[in-house]
Amino acid sequence: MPSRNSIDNILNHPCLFWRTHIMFSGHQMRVPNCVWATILVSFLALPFQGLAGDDGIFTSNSDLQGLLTTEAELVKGLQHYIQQEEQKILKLKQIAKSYEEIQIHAQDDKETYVGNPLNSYLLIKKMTSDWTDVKEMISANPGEDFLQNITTQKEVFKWPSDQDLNGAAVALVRLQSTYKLDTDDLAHGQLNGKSYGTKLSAHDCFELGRQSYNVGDHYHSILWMNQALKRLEEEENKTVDAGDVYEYLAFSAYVQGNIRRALRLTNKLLEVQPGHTRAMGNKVYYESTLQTENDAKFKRGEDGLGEFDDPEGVAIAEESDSPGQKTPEKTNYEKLCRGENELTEAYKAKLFCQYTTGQNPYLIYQPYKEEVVHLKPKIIIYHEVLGDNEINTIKTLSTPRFKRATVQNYKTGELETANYRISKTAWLKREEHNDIERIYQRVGDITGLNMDTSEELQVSNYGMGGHYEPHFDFARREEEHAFKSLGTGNRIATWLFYESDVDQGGATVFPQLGIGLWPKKGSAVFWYNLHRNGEGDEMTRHAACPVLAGTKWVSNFWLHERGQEFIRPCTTSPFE
Ligand SMILES: O=C(O)CCC(=O)C(=O)O
Ligand SMILES: [Fe+2]
Repeated sequence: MPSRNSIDNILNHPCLFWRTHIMFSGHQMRVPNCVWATILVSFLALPFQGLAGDDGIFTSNSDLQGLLTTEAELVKGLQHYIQQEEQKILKLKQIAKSYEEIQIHAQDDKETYVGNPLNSYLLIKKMTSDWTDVKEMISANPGEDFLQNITTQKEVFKWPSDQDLNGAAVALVRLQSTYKLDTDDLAHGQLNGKSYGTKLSAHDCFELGRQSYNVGDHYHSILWMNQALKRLEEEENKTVDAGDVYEYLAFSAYVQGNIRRALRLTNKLLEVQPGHTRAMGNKVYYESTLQTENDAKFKRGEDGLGEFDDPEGVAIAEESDSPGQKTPEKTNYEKLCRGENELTEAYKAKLFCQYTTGQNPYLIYQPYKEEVVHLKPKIIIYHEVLGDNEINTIKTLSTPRFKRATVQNYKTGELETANYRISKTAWLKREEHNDIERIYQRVGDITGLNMDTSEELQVSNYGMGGHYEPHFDFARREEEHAFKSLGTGNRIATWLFYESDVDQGGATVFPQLGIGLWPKKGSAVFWYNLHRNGEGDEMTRHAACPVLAGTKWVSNFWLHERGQEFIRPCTTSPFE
């Protein structure tokens, strides 16, 4: 799957020409993309307003950054603990030496040695008062203090749980499955041919296999356990016991119904760990099961070796051992996530790019770049509609630091906790307030829609594997009370800002339409969720693909029906 950046996006775009729209002459003219900038600069003598400028688990990139802070504390603590232990050992060595010296001096003539009253005194002192000190030193346990400290820190700093580890492993395996990543490549730090430097040890692979096994995903469990064996061959300092790997592989083979293979893998386990009690028990069980099977076959006059013959004895991953069948929608979603676009060349030829002055004549001086990526329903990308400063403001207002701060709502005077929804009415710094105001204004100018009934700006930060399964943004008939409390009707339209480029993955895809859109920092996607008759448009079903590498920031404006009656008048036709 290709990673997209702005240049790629332009070069690969099906529309080679940007269409200028009623800007100068009242008719549309087609100009090549590169010429377009020149026209603006030289004729308008105004620079184009390109603007100045992620389940209780660690799925958001900022959560994961919090973990790095915890790890830094852990490193400091560990170093302090090691220093204390080293000092202790040093002191004990000195003491042992002083005891040894007595032995050396007394060696030649014990009688003379103890005849010296000072020596006798020191000998007794060494074994009483001094020994008490030594005993204390030995039983002092800086390790316990260190661990106690860590326990206290867990309350202050973020600390992942076993559940988080499972979540992270499942997320990694989901990425592998969605993007069809090769296990060998992944273990060598390669994501879609791009090297990220981080390599997995045999134990890292084993843990992925173990976590997959625990969620019943034998396909990935076998892939990763086999990978662990491969890594083990290359490792000088073995990070995992081969026997442990064989044990999991044998279990998976048993679950696959292949007892012969389970037996062979158990034998391999017994080769490296001959006294393994559980393996010895399983071996007896597998052998007797096979014997019974063979006896039955013999009685029926069949050959002893049947479909489960497994001369190689290696564990083979079979995709059918992945839990849960993929729905056609899921299969299509994953395909689009990988960039396997479904649009025909004929359809692509109908798509176009144009400048738009939106619904505000003022925008004649600063038209926006509009790219139509689907015709019905119309899905539009607006390029360069958010500046870096504005993006920084949005991110600042939605980070955990800000979330914890209490802010005052100037309308109600109440103190409230700011969360990932940025309220226009919250107490913000003047510049922040201006930025947010301007953003609302701009979306209103471009779409012509009344922003007063928009929900607050919803900010999402997707981390590793962060995704959003296929969904509609509008409330369906059966959930008609969904937006009742807002009193503003259903979500008529969605405006989705991209506030970061994503290194790999993280596309917004529309499985019904067969299109995938790659986040580009500063651009936005817009579409109507409802037909003009108020019915939800089922074709707008969409999803956010898992982030494969990097981080993804997006913000939504969900615009509601009330207040748009004259802007987007209703019709009774179900087709508009
Ligand atoms: O992140 C995306 O690409 C889509 C997000 C989305 O669909 C939503 O927040 O409703
Ligand atoms: Fe959505």
